[in-house]
Amino acid sequence: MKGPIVEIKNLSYAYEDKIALHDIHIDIHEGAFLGLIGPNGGGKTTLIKLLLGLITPQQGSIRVFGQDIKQFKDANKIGFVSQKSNAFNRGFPATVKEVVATGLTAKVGYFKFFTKKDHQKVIEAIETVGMSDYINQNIGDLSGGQQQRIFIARAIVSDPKLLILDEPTVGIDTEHVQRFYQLLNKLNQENKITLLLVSHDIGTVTKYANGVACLNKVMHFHGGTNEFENISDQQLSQFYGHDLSLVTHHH
Ligand SMILES: Nc1ncnc2c1ncn2[C@@H]1O[C@H](COP(=O)(O)OP(=O)(O)OP(=O)(O)O)[C@@H](O)[C@H]1O
Repeated sequence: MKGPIVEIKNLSYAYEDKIALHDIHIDIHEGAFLGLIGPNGGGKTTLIKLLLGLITPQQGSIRVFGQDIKQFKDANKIGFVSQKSNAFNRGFPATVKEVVATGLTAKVGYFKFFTKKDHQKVIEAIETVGMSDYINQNIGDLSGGQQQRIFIARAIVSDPKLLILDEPTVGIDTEHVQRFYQLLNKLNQENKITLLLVSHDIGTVTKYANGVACLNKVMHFHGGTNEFENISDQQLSQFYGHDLSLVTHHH
């Protein structure tokens, strides 16, 4: 499609009298990998909730795939992976294949209506995240990083055009975090999925994303990663409201 797939204009949102977002503008173009950063309480989760249609804009507008969010019904176009996904206990009695298949239930309703094609999609999604060897294992027996890959597979099985990830690497060890971001790059470059990644890790965002949005009630910065890297520590600290320095991971 021409134009941005997400177009946010003059968006404000308050919880009772507490302003969480003030006059926000964001454009996300097809194929982008946008990192959304900002301090705790800066409004990132509120913005995601608005994008997922869980809460309604009080002022301003959100258009997704050319349609006002209030009318938008095509839930399959947007996938979501949260930090809380990573919470299955050891021995939880569902296999990887079953968990990924739940990503299709929004479309087919019940498991019994799954077609052969649906099963194929489940298998392909598991392949995409590199977890084919674990297809019949219980999700609870996998590590946090492996579980999070399975939640990516569940989110992409319905072929979303936009994937939103809210702090997906919380609780994952450093080595697996790097592999996780490589997977996101692959989804972006090869599977052509547009990504919106909420992260506290500025260094990682600048390494993998191609755009950055820095939110602290107001949008302090929205532009390319290269441009973001030229921002001084002092300016960044002002955005965050405390001392901070940008540690860049080089490619
Ligand atoms: N349900 C709610 N009721 C009242 N205030 C809320 C609610 N949810 C969030 N807030 C407030 O809105 C502001 C923005 O919160 P939000 O969770 O969107 O920030 P965040 O950037 O996601 O923070 P974090 O990085 O800590 O997850 C905060 O001041 C928070 O206390």
